[in-house]
Amino acid sequence: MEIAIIAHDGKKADMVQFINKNKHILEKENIKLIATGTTGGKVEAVGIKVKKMLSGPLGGDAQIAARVAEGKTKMVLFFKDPNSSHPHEPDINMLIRICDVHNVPLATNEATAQLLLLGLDEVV
Ligand SMILES: O=C(CO)COP(=O)(O)O
Repeated sequence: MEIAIIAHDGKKADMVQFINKNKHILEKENIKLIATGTTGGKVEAVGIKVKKMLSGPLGGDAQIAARVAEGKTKMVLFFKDPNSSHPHEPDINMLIRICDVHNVPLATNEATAQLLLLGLDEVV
């Protein structure tokens, strides 16, 4: 199962903590991680395998949205920073819409991401 992880700069430290806390789930054999570029670099630094897309502002969110639309990415954990603005806001909104269109679980904050992963741990 392919899961996408994305974190805005203001949430990257929280994302790294989250990844460390959930390493035992994320390292399961049938889970494949993808991430936007800079986020992916941080995930790799923790020692977890991840496929890196482009950085968010360069189209990484759009690439992930395409994978959701194609049925490849089955869950999106998005550590969104609601207190900063982003030049690629249209891409971010597009990703959120595409998840809704395809009924793909999308977390936009850490608490939801945690619940999704715990739910997943029950079934994988
Ligand atoms: O901007 C992002 C998501 O909208 C994240 O991109 P990076 O992981 O490359 O910082």
